[in-house]
Amino acid sequence: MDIKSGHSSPVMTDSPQMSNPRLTVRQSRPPYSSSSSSAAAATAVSQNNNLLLTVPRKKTGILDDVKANAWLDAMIASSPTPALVNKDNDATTDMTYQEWTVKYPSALTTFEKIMSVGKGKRIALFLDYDGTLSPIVEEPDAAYMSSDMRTAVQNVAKYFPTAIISGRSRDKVYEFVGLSELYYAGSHGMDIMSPEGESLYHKHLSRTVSINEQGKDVNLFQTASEFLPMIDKVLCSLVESTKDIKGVKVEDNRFCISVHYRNVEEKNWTLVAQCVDDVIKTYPKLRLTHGRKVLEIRPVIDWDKGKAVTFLLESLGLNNCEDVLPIYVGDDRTDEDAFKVLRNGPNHGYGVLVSAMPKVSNAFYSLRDPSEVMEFLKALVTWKRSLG
Ligand SMILES: O=P(O)(O)OC[C@H]1O[C@H](O[C@H]2O[C@H](CO)[C@@H](O)[C@H](O)[C@H]2O)[C@H](O)[C@@H](O)[C@@H]1O
Repeated sequence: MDIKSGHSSPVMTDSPQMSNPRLTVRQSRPPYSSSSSSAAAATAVSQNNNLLLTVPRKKTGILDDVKANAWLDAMIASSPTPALVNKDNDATTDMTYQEWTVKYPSALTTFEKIMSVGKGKRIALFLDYDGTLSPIVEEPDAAYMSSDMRTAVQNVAKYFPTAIISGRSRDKVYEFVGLSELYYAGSHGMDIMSPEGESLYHKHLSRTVSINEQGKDVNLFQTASEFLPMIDKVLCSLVESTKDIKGVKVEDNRFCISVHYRNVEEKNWTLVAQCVDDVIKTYPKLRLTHGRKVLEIRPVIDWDKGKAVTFLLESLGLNNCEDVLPIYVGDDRTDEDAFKVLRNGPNHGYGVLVSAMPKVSNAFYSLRDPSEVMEFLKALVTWKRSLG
């Protein structure tokens, strides 16, 4: 949900280094800031179960009721905890899931049908990272992908151009995946990098910059560079304003910021929302979206994962082609922008939603979890090899 613009998400729940070093090297600030539970903060919070009262009215301005409710609803709905999923995973829930798969069939059970469309076409593969290639875990910096998953991605990339599209910073997601043959789009697509030796091209914008980092030639396409100073300031403010909320983690995603509340007691979520609102309301050029137990702050520019997919298809010479089948696999609200582009745009393709819970989506197909994603990637390789 886009709080600032009032747009609502279609998803029901969850939820040039050479000339400018900032383009590739900005590691001076740590990627995360975690709060410590100082005694004073703990006292302040525990004394105030009504969290709206914990914030001095004069300085901060209170979230109005409507906005507070909307934020809280979205925060509560964002990705049920594993415990909740397990608790509810009874026959009724399974039945509901089965019914849901009538509308969003499993990409595994309908694999042959999908590939009958893919036959004779060039397939381009787009993969989200968190919740798709790696399971959702409590600590964002521990969201490693398994070596089996890495092998599956490596194999599929031998046959199909493959891109990782993530809300994380490009550097971080590259660090997790570690495959130089892929395209990477970090910061929700605002920071795109080609594999070594490949170029990036955009007919409207000439922001492609060649860099030479540690002897490697790569190309970057960055749509939000002018926002970096603002993002830096907002990051500092958010770190400061949330430092006393136990469990909060503010993550530097370079062109965007994630404020994680997964490890914050639910009674303190309003306080998190309040801190974020207090900071970003003075920045009309920033907007807020909801992810899986995370508030994501990013520039208001008309760029998202869907635009990144279109850009990459264009770069690859695969846009508006009848003989191309783009497939995007993702689990989160921000992936819906890409699903929408593949469903409605000229680059017809298939979105595959990764979810163990029924959700409204613009995807065509579904997979339950990252293990099914791995099976799907392996099936793609087997299918391609079978064609000879
Ligand atoms: O676009 P994605 O690659 O899916 O990134 C979206 C966010 O993913 C990460 O947060 C999520 O995964 C964490 C690890 O499993 C989990 O702890 C957190 O609750 C989830 O929201 C990442 O840390 C965020 O910065 C990304 O925006």
